[in-house]
Amino acid sequence: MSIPTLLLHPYQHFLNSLRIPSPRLHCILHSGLSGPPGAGKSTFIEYFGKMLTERGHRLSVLAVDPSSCTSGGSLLGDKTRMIELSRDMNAYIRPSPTSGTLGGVTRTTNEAILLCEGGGYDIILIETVGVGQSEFAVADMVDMFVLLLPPAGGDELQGIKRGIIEMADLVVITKSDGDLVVPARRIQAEYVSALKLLRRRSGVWRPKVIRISARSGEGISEMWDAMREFQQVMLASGELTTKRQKQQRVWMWNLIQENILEHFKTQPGIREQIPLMERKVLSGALSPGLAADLLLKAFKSKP
Ligand SMILES: Nc1nc2c(ncn2[C@@H]2O[C@H](COP(=O)(O)OP(=O)(O)OP(=O)(O)O)[C@@H](O)[C@H]2O)c(=O)[nH]1
Repeated sequence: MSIPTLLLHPYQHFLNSLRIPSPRLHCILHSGLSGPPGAGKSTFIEYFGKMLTERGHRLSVLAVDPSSCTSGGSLLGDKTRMIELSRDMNAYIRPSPTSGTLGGVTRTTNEAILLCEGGGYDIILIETVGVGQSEFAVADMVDMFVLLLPPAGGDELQGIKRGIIEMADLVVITKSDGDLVVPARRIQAEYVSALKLLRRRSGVWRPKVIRISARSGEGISEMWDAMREFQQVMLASGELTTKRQKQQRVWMWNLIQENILEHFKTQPGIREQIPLMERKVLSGALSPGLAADLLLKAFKSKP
């Protein structure tokens, strides 16, 4: 069946025309950057971004802020962040969208990645704050997932889920300067051991743990080397291409799922029955399975 192209929005036609031919793959790197609030993400991006533009790259920083979905606020769009980089002609910083569901926000981010590629940005960083599902969503859109952690122990890192550490291709211990060098070394050693115990996601890449300081600049050039090494190794093995293909499929299905669910929940005749069915399930009058069957049957019988 052919795609009903006439039904696509003109903007979607434009996005479709931006399909990146595979020979260009080698010069574009998407990387997700995540870490708890205060980990030093914006200070790092400012330093790292300037280093990259000085080396002739064009960099785009896209922010995903899950808190904006519920509060309407835009933590990451704050103009005081990355002041110098935002003035750099070879850098483009897109603040987080200020409203919408996580699905909607991540969809626009996904499409913004395509637009940035089409616009000639060869490095795209997607930044998230380490709370909730957004890091997982972002990890599913990027070539490489980088986790930034401050040199702090236990309590401060409580919000970081074990699952997200498993997603990391690179763990970066930030603020490794002055009095913080010793704790940073200790955390680095802890994560090196922890990563050995985790299931490996790639057959060719073993996640690394690197210490950096955005104040002294130490480790940042090495971190960039590690990112490029990741890309080369993943490209040479074919894993990067496969990963991108899988991501495209996952995104298509995520969007279908989200749309169908929305359609189901808002369908006249179903919408009114949902609260009633929920109450019956809560009171034990109906089993969840039976309630779902009844609602789905009613939905399917709609013209
Ligand atoms: N010593 C030291 N402090 C740093 C370094 N990088 C950031 N900081 C400090 O850590 C604090 C948090 O840094 P940010 O860059 O704002 O952290 P963030 O992760 O972007 O924080 P959110 O905006 O809350 O998500 C600031 O006071 C920075 O000055 C570093 O390399 N060394």
